[in-house]
Amino acid sequence: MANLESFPPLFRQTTNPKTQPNDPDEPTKWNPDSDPLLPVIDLQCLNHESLGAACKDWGLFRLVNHGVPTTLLSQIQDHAKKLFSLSFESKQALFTTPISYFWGTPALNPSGVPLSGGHQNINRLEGFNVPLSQLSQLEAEDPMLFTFRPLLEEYGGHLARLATTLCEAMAKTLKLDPKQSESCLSISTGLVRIYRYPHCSSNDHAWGMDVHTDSSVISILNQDEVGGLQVFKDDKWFPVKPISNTLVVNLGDMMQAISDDEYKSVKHRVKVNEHEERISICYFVFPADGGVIRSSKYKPFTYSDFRAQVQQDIKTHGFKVGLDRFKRGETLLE
Ligand SMILES: O=C(O)CCC(=O)C(=O)O
Ligand SMILES: [Fe+2]
Repeated sequence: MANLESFPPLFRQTTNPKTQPNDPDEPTKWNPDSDPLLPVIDLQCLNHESLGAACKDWGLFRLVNHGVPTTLLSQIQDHAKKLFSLSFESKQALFTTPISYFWGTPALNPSGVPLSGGHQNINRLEGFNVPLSQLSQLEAEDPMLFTFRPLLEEYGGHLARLATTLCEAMAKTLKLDPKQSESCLSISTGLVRIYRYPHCSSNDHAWGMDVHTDSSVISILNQDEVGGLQVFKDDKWFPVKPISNTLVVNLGDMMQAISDDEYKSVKHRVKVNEHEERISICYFVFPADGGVIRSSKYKPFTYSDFRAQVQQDIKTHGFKVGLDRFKRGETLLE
């Protein structure tokens, strides 16, 4: 059981969260026992047809035979657990650029500072934001950080390989012209978020992460055995139960736009566990800042236009509007 000192003060009460409003749809639309057969993609014998179907129908799939060593997956999980178990104050002090520590919201500005819109719900999570291309700048005097860095570098290398292979295959499946597919992924934008979701015994309405879609091209998740991730399909929520040594890939908004809505940026959320904390490690990758995304459904835009709009919406409305802001022929209220 985690020491409560390591939790951000607001999470130290593990019995009565009251951090989020009730979701009226929740009881009818959620069946915790239903275990859907999520698509499984085997990277060693990549079947483009199955990949295309998974991206269209779900926007999410399990990835097996990915070639990331099992020991690396568990080492990084173990290391993250140790870092999170430090006191809240030490975590705030320990992480300096380029790594940042955050809690209560996953919405950060490009420098890794939490965006506070004032109206957001508090999400029951804390995390470290690691922009991979800046890891060499990390002055890791602390021994725990010193040993974490090479693990993150090795992990980042593997995830960059996975993202490149998958996006190339998706571009082929979508028959994108080579120019468009080139600008759709910039590996140097890769970042890792490491999350801990503190447990909460009355967890009915305690969300580790609210419903959202990712802004990325793709996101690749390494979750521990606790579970809690849910995915939305056909108007229902389904659990994405953990399977060891298997990664979960989900498509983000940029892939939906690049594919002209053929592929889905899938809605998902994280429920906190009643008894145990949960650790997950997510890799996100984006298009190059200045690369223009052209499609028939959206006005031409760059990822930096998109990011700026998301940040603006979070500040003014407390939530992300997302791709709807860029649809052709639509004028949304400011
Ligand atoms: O922790 C997870 O399982 C999911 C995290 C997530 O959805 C995100 O960071 O966007
Ligand atoms: Fe997400």
